[in-house]
Amino acid sequence: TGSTRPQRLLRAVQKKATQGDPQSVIATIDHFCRHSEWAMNVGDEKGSILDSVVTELNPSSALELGTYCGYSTVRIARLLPPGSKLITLEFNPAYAAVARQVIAWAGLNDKVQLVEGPSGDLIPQMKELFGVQTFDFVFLDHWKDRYLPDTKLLEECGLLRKGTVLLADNVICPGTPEYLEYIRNSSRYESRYFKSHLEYTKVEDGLEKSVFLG
Ligand SMILES: O=C(NC/C=C/[C@H]1OC[C@H](O)[C@@H]1O)c1cc([N+](=O)[O-])cc(O)c1O
Ligand SMILES: [Mg+2]
Repeated sequence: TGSTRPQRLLRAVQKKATQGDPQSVIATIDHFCRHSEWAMNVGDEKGSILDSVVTELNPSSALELGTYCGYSTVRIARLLPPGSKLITLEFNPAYAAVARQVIAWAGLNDKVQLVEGPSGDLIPQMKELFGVQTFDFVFLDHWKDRYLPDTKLLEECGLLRKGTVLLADNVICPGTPEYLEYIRNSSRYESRYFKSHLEYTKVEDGLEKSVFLG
């Protein structure tokens, strides 16, 4: 039994990226995905949009749904101010194991808490388990049919506040039609679509940025 793609991605990071240097971890993963093996990281083009949203918001508490190999975890955490925290949820133990090592290589362990398990079970436990009041920022990048139920769960659990920003990956490809329908028609959100491309390809994709109005 050989290695998996996430394991090969991790090996590239440990071989080529500088420890403690998030930018070199990001560049190494992007190079690996462009020149060796495509992988479902948000990528450099959509990643720049993610960076600008995070930088503008400067969140103290952030949530990521769908860690995968930790690429967007590193992108977000490297921009967070001291004392802030990014909680990232990953269902797949093999992905989580790789992501922990990518995050550690980037030197971002003090800003990131990776939690393994189904988002639908973990979201209602955020307050009691992690002392979270509300999130300033949420990045949705997990199973596309979980975006809508998990958004409704975040509302019901009182984890969103007036001004919380939700940023959703893949709203065109693979697509999240039910989520887009809900969020764009809800009077409780102000949404904007950022047109881009599916990571490392010329296929159209984009990010939907939605501000919760309370
Ligand atoms: O399924 C995608 N993401 C959800 C990942 C789902 C799996 O990883 C996290 C979760 O535990 C599950 O095992 C995805 C798929 C494509 N794609 O082109 O197929 C592109 C992307 O950016 C994506 O986030
Ligand atoms: Mg994605």
